[in-house]
Amino acid sequence: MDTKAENGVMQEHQELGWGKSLPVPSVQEIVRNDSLSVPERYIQEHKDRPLGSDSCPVSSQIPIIDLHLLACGDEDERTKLNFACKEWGFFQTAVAAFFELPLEEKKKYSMAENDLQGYGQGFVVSDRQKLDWGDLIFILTLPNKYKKMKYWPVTVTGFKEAIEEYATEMHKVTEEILGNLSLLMGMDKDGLRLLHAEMKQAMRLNYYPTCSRPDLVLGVSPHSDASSITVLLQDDEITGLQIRHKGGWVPVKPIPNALVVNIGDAIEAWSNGMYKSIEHRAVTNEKRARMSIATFLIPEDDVEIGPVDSVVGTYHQPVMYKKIKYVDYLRYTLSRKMDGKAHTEFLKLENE
Ligand SMILES: O=C(O)CCC(=O)C(=O)O
Ligand SMILES: [Fe+2]
Repeated sequence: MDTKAENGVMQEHQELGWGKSLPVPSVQEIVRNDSLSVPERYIQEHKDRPLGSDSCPVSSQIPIIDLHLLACGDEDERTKLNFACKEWGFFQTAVAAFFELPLEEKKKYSMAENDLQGYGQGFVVSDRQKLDWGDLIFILTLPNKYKKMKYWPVTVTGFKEAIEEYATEMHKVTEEILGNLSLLMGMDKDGLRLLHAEMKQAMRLNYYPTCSRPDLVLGVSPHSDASSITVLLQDDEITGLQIRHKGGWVPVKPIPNALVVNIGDAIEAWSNGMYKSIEHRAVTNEKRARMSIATFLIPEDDVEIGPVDSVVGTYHQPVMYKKIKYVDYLRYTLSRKMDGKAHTEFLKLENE
């Protein structure tokens, strides 16, 4: 536990108690020392390699939603949002110096044992699992009392200010989307916001170095996000993200100044599966390193996630998901290696 002065208030910081990830080498350093070889632990099993027959180039069909129209209450745009969330679970809308620091400097922000915040890698739970070709820094960004400034690279000029400003803007974006999804789920506009109780916001800043064999490795293994919704800001010029759609992998070609928004597991549970969290992964390339910033909206630990009455009642569906405490789900998810959507089975009622 450490004590920090944040906004003039002394606060006690407790470990989140969500879990931990084992320390593994920085991928950036591996590439810097030897840019041609790919260590065995990063080489994916044949079936998991990225250049399989299940890749399909149809990202131009991914719906684009205009947030401004949503905010103006435009019904047609909300209908588009409904389609986007049901058919794709993803849509795109209109927004790096830390990783350039020497390794020794970056290591000052390394994840502590038993913590998931900081510089390192996520979801490393065993010494034998395959590793992702990427480094990251994970931090809680809202509300202020959860920020652990020891993990924020304050030596990078402007980092704190930029992240804080971005966090505030992302908060507005996610609230607007939640409001519209609440209406679509038959609730009042603040329905989903209230279901979150105290909302947390976290960011995962991903850095994927170049790889001499992008056909063998994955930047991020297939997973769905345990958040309620995620907003991804990605490099305008490099396609790395791929989403699962109808059994194939669809690359999400960046649209300049657009954000990618995806439904997370909590909304899948609240909507009784009407909106599914979508499996996604990131691939690497030989030519240029890629960065992305994923902003996760996270419900309070103690809230229950499970189908809301308005969805079950309106659409007369059988209840498919159980009611469980969000933190139990999060701990379960974070204690496993990412494996597509396998972790979401934990949300479902057994006899489907
Ligand atoms: O970098 C990407 O495109 C995906 C990142 C991601 O899925 C995540 O951080 O959860
Ligand atoms: Fe993700």
